[in-house]
Amino acid sequence: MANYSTSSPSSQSSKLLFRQLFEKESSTYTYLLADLSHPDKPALLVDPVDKTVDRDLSVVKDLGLKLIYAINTHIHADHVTGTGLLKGKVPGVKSIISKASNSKADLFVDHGDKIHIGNLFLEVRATPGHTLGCVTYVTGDGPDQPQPRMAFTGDALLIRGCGRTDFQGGSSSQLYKSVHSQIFSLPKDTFIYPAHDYRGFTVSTVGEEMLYNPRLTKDEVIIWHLNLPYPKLIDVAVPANMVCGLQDVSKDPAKPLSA
Ligand SMILES: N[C@@H](CCC(=O)N[C@@H](CSS)C(=O)NCC(=O)O)C(=O)O
Ligand SMILES: [Fe+2]
Repeated sequence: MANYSTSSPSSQSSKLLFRQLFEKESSTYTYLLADLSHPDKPALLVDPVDKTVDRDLSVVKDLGLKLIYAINTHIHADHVTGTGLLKGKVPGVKSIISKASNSKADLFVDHGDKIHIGNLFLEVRATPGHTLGCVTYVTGDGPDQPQPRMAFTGDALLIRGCGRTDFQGGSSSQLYKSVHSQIFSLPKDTFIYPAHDYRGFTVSTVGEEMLYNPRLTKDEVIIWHLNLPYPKLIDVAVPANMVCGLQDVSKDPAKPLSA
């Protein structure tokens, strides 16, 4: 299991700073996490959007944080990731995505890997089904980690819904299995923070979704057809996101997390 960290953890407990940020054109949530117990206040952004990179960086600056990682839950089809822009604006920021996404980034993660910022860490859980390379990032388990835990589910699990499965290698039966084995197996008070919401929801819990999610509460695998139009930006977003956003990262090739 790879274990990646840029700053040495101390014996101190972590102190989480958490912000949920919203991009309204694609209804995308970006999440900012930092460890205030560490002198550097190291931070990461989950699923940044190109259009709101400057807004996100203004929060990072105002709060005196040091951005270390820009990480994606999957290759987004509806917006261009902000990771490439962030790398250009903040020297030293590393982009992270799953190895299974087959795309470019500085570091790749696999199921079971841990991403550390200071004394905090995120556990990587493979949750394919919306796309082949989808992962859920879950805050660490342990006495020095925030409780209840928090799961950043990307488009695998939305609040009272889930990601569509009609392109990018999607499979509703695989998504059903991923959600049940990797997300519904977490403690019931685990917070669910998705990559999108189209109805104004901001947060849910594992227990709530196990009871009320209409697509995922059946006893057996169901195949659903959402009949949604393709995302407007799909032809721009997917090729751009395969190379970490609009920036050309070919001169700085990706390395496995364990390298
Ligand atoms: N209308 C939007 C795209 C909406 C959409 O398809 N959302 C995806 C997540 S982004 S890949 C999805 O899985 N939706 C599930 C649902 O139930 O809405 C646009 O044109 O960008
Ligand atoms: Fe998606």
